[in-house]
Amino acid sequence: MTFVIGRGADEADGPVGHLGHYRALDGSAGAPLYLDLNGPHAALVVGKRGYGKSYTLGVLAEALAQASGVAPILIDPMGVFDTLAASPDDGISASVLDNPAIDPSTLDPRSWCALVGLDPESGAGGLLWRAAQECAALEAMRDRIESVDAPRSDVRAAVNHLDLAASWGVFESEGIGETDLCGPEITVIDVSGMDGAPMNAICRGVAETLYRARVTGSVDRLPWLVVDEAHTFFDGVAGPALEAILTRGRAPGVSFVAATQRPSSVPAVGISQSDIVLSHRLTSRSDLEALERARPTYMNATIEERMPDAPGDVVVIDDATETTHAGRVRERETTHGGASPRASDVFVDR
Ligand SMILES: Nc1ncnc2c1ncn2[C@@H]1O[C@H](COP(=O)(O)OP(=O)(O)OP(=O)(O)O)[C@@H](O)[C@H]1O
Repeated sequence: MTFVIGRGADEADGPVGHLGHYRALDGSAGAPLYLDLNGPHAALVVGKRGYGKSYTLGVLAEALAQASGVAPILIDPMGVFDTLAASPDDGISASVLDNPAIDPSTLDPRSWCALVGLDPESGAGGLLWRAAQECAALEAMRDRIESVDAPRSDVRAAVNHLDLAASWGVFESEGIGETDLCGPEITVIDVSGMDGAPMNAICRGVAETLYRARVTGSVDRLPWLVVDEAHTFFDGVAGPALEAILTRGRAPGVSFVAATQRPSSVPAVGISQSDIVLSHRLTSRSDLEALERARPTYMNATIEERMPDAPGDVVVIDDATETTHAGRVRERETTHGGASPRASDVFVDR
């Protein structure tokens, strides 16, 4: 029997992803390291810059694209995952959404208020709440707010906030829907170049769409939402939607993978609810402490003592089997798009 990370001994067989191999004490390669892709999981991938987080997310995305029954969606704030779409011949298929937009009706009234920073209890917030409840398009929401018999200052404030959201250019009635997201190929949502607020609006819309699609049973595949630079989203308006998937995603079958170089910026629930942690090298005291606080009792050494040294090496903490492992992530099948540029690659006279 092959040992699979994230799969308890009494759980059924099903799709797995090839992540790499175990690493022996002398650094030599051991048995292959597989990850369970059959059941829903919450995974956290951490590590300081340059030690392989994005590379590992790419490996995971490749594995998901090759597994049956899952729908991989990757939110890409650095624009480094479009290379996943460059290898159509090896069974890895990906589509890249370069100018993503979401349907305004994807966001519930509470999300609309949070998005533009209006308290739902305030006059302006209440107007926006009702408009979001009753209308599906931005123009209709605007008209609705303006037609209400309310203090002009509240109407003006609500319209101004809505206009601000419209100026981000990320709301369209034909925006990303569940059928765009829940195919077998990797959907890379490239939000690089966007400001924090629109980037967060997209992430919140995608997270809510996936969660709702599974709760209502309108999609069969099990979505895996993979978010790079996750601290950017946990800190923003996408945070509550991501935390909802972390705490309530298991029952409807929505998996979540968060990658960050700053585990200290991930809310405690982001660490405690993750049943799989892949840690590349970390050296900052606050980041080590954040992981250490959630260290499970079955881990008999500190995380710092287990910390790997080389890019691509990881320590794996697996709650399903209550085990920890030293591993090395395999090489990518598609090109890695996140390598740092080097001055020596520039062909100039001097
Ligand atoms: N599993 C691996 N196998 C081979 N090389 C790897 C592996 N993981 C990382 N590397 C090498 O390390 C480099 C840095 O990895 P990566 O770009 O993923 O870093 P990162 O931790 O995401 O950094 P950043 O925070 O800057 O995005 C890669 O360009 C690659 O050359």
